[in-house]
Amino acid sequence: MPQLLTPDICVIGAGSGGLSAAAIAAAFGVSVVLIERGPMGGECLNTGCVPSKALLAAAKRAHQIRDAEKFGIRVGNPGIDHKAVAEHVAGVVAAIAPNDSVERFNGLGVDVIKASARFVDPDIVEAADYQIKARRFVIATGSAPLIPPIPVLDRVPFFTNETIFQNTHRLPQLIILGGGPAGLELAQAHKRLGSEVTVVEAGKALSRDDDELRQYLLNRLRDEGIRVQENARVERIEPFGNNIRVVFANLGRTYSIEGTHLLLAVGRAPVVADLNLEAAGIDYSERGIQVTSGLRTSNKRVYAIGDVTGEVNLTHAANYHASIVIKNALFRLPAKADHSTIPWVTFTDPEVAHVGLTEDAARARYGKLAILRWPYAENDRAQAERETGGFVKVIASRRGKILGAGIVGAQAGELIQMWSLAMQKGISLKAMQSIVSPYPTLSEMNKRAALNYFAPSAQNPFLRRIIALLAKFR
Ligand SMILES: Cc1cc2nc3c(=O)[nH]c(=O)nc-3n(C[C@H](O)[C@H](O)[C@H](O)COP(=O)(O)OP(=O)(O)OC[C@H]3O[C@@H](n4cnc5c(N)ncnc54)[C@H](O)[C@@H]3O)c2cc1C
Ligand SMILES: NC(=O)c1ccc[n+]([C@@H]2O[C@H](COP(=O)([O-])OP(=O)(O)OC[C@H]3O[C@@H](n4cnc5c(N)ncnc54)[C@H](O)[C@@H]3O)[C@@H](O)[C@H]2O)c1
Repeated sequence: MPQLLTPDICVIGAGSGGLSAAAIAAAFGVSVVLIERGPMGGECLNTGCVPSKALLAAAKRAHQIRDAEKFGIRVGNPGIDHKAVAEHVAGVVAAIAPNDSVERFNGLGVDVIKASARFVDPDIVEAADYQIKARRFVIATGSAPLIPPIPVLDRVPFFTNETIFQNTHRLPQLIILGGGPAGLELAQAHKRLGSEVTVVEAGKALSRDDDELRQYLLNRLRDEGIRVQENARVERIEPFGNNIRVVFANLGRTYSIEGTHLLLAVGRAPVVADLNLEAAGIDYSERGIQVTSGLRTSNKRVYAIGDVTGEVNLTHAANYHASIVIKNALFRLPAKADHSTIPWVTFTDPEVAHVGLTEDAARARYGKLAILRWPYAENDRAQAERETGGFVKVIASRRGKILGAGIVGAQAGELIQMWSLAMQKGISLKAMQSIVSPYPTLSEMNKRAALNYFAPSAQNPFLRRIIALLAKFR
């Protein structure tokens, strides 16, 4: 007989979303059962954000060594020990893992069950030898790499994000399918660690991003020697001697490229197959579990958060979802998820960061806009660091309401946060331009971009007459 547990909240999946939901609920003294069938921490910790950023960090060091001469420092070509790089990546994951561990969550008062969960009733989930009848359920089962139905793909070996970080060798010629954030980050990491890299993208690379910023990044990646082929409709992938051949069509012509290795980064599929959602009356599609703006599913007892909803596949979005669900489930507050000011960053070098609307989206919605820019080359710190490529771009209404911001350049992911705060709290351009930023910092660029909105007023003849008049009084 399975043992019956009756917690207030049962969370399925211990990735970014599930861990946040469980930790917040437990902090309020609520009884929580958390069910996880794989490694604690989910994708972000084990096969996503953390290992990819650790690999990029290693690659950046190799690049900086090659690039050091412009600072007057001569060091030759770096030797890359791929096994040691893989150990570094695993070491970073291991250093963070205790935060997400069973022990830590037990310490927070959460009961963790290491097993696969499935609904057997609208309010009962089964996992291992337990039946969990909870007041509320939170599904946070995430997403898995999408494997496209491309002919002959089953005859060639390929990596996905679930396997690439275990690689301990140089991949001489890497072909990456998909030019989204995962494809481009891993393209640059491998290029800098000694691979020849070709990215084959069906449409536009980084298509969610502002066109001007994504073009800037693509030019920089191409300057580094990464080939990025856009608008490539892949027709087949086949073995070619010991190598792999990708055949694709572009503008009516057929091309083929060969490589030693293949990585698939063509998007995500929600993980729902084993949950037996039908038994709980939970509606879903191939995009994900359908939720209301309060993240409730078609079963009122059950919420869904993070990647499995197919809304926004980002760790901080999953964390944000968790906070919304806890407000709803514990405090009965009518909290709604607002995705319009969730920032997103691609951690290439240079980084590309956005919040709010891109220029095209804002133009379609608002018509005339004020576009404010400030280049890194006009920032003293960027000059000192020799990081002069890139720019800040702010998209505002003609009346000065901030509609979006994008930054491409060094530390864009850090710099975007001021704009996120401004948009989330309704802070005006006027307030942004009156911030006193420490000198010399890259953040000064944010202020300078905002100041551009007011620059025409310095030429205003009326203001100039007043200044001239005031100058007469000592
Ligand atoms: C290469 C790569 C890099 C990324 N980099 C970033 C980044 O820099 N920044 C960022 O914000 N996002 C990044 N992401 C996206 C980020 O990893 C995801 O958005 C995030 O992990 C989603 O969290 P989640 O909780 O929804 O799901 P997950 O983290 O996938 O967790 C779901 C968990 O549920 C478990 N599970 C599934 N089914 C069951 C079941 N039936 N029973 C029990 N357990 C189950 C799984 O084992 C898993 O542990 C990256 C993704 C990839 C692929
Ligand atoms: N820095 C970050 O925050 C970060 C980094 C990596 C991944 N992620 C998240 O993880 C998720 C997965 O990332 P991703 O880049 O794999 O997915 P994605 O959906 O963002 O991009 C996939 C790309 O593959 C292309 N594509 C689809 N089918 C193709 C085919 N058959 N041939 C060639 N190209 C094809 C698409 O046009 C798209 O540009 C994303 O939602 C992303 O937000 C975030």
